[in-house]
Amino acid sequence: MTFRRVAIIGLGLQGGSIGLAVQSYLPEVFTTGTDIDPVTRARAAERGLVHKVCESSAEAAADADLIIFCVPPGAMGGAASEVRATLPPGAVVSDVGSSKQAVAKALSEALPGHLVIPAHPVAGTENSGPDAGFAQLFRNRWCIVTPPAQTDLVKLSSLVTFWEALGANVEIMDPEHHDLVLAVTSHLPHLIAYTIVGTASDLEEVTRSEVIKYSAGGFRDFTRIAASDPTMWRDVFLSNRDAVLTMLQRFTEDLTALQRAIRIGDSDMLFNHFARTRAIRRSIIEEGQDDARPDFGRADHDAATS
Ligand SMILES: NC(=O)C1=CN([C@@H]2O[C@H](COP(=O)(O)OP(=O)(O)OC[C@H]3O[C@@H](n4cnc5c(N)ncnc54)[C@H](O)[C@@H]3O)[C@@H](O)[C@H]2O)C=CC1
Ligand SMILES: O=C(O)C(=O)Cc1ccc(O)cc1
Repeated sequence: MTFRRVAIIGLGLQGGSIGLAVQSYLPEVFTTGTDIDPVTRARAAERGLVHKVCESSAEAAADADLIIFCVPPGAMGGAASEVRATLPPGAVVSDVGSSKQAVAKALSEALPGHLVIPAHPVAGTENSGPDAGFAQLFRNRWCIVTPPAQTDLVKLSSLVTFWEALGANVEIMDPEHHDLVLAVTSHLPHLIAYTIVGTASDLEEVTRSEVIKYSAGGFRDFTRIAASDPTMWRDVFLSNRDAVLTMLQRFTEDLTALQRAIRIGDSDMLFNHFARTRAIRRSIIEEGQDDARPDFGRADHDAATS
């Protein structure tokens, strides 16, 4: 089966990008969408993020054969319960949440009897809201799909095909494994960025203007990540608490080892560690998974919105 009517709940970076990507790459599909924020709904209509911006989730969901929740992880359950009365029984329920076990549970509990196939496009930016989305966001990015056991294989394959049409490379993964992997590759790096930027701005002997003036170094990269949406990231840490705490424990031990190497002057340890991490960065670039492409897709986006 192919999806004919896709409802998008939440028209920020992810929802807006899906809406634009569907219109670009799946022109036969009709999109409806809504957002809890009336200002966002108005802007979504101006930008044409979906074919029809609805006043409520219930209205957007009616007649959908795929509904994708694109709200912060902590808002998934509440948003899903709003479509209980109107969502057609055979519709596939999916989402784009950055954590998967807690979100899958919230969606399944809110929509009993519906097939929930969670997904996570590992594609994003530090920007949020209805102006942040662009059709190319998912191109050549991974989308991790975490189906429950005994999923309807036809519907699973339709969802995979949908994401591939948007340009993503799809990987099927166990939700628990997803949460552990993303805790170290995405959630912990964000926590570190939030910490270092906060620490630098708290230092009394370093003025705020100096932090800005000399931020051309590594600090600047951290400030981009630390500019990410506070609501979303609060929810990511709370919804993937156990995996994040596990990885944070490992990280703290490794940081303490480096701290000790600096204190005792263990130059070999420091050099060998940095040489190993440099090799990891180079292998990421060789595999074409370099995320350090700040203009990727945005030239089109900027041209479209200027
Ligand atoms: N920002 C990123 O780079 C990525 C985010 N994600 C996930 O995507 C989801 C959405 O994130 P973004 O699009 O970045 O956030 P966003 O802040 O740009 O958009 C979220 C939208 O949801 C709306 N919303 C909140 N509660 C709602 C409700 N009950 N009903 C309808 N609309 C509601 C908000 O008003 C907002 O416009 C999150 O679960 C996040 O974990 C996944 C991959 C990357
Ligand atoms: O902007 C960045 O560097 C990101 O890391 C974007 C991002 C944020 C959250 C996700 O779940 C996936 C990707």
